[in-house]
Amino acid sequence: MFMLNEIIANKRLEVEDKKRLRPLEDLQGKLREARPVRDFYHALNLPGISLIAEIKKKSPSKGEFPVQIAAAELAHLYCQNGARAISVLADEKFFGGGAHVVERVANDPGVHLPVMYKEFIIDPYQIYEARSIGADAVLLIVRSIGDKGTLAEMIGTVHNLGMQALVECFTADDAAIAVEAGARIIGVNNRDLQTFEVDLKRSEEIRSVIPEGALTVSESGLKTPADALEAQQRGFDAILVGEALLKSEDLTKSIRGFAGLEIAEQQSNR
Ligand SMILES: O=C(O)c1ccccc1NCC(=O)[C@H](O)[C@H](O)COP(=O)(O)O
Repeated sequence: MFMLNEIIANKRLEVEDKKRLRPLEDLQGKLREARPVRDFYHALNLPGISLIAEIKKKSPSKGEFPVQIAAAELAHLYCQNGARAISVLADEKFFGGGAHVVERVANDPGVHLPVMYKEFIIDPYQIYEARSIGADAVLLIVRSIGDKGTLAEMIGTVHNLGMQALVECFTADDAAIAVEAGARIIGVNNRDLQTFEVDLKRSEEIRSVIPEGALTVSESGLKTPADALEAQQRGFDAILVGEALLKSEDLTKSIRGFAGLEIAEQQSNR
């Protein structure tokens, strides 16, 4: 997990800087002013496959994305074309995002969907930051957090603030830790973060150890609406898609395709 280790080492430095500039007590004082929480769990827990559409400028595996649209405008397109939630990268160095980008999208009057603060969370400070800027959900990566007790505490903090956590796993062992720590929404990352290889089938094995009752998300490397359909057939409730949307030549069609709207239209025209 070389890449993940590098990202986490950098994140530790960034969080220490943030704490110096703005102590936790300051953030906590701002929580009452944050916009009300939109329900991420209920947004995903609907019939059909739920699309969590991602906003990022670049990624370690794919470099810069060609999309020229500003984050808020992209979010509007996601809202208007069938996505059920939006994931916004808060990491600046590796993904070209930032807390200010999450804040802009989450507080935009044209955005009605729940917004996830997609960050490499290693410290509860980041969870308070997410809520103070208006986010509705956060990503917690089992590997980045380390032990089950700390993960359970972080999930507790997220829930106490009214938000939801998408808890990300790479292996069946990670998934067992997530379940025991009280995760309600569990994501399986299809991308190996050492080799960047994607294997959509791997997620099927991991899916099978997650009990009914938790919502499941297939993350990374989905290329076409057919992959979305396959994820649904494997028992996933939702998909997290970035690259395939951000590289698409017809963004509207692509969002609608992953959201399952194109199939629904074809069926109703028969
Ligand atoms: O995407 C990467 O290169 C990456 C590298 C190291 C850590 C995390 C990484 N991706 C984070 C993600 O979770 C993806 O942004 C997300 O699942 C969407 O994936 P995709 O549809 O393949 O852009």
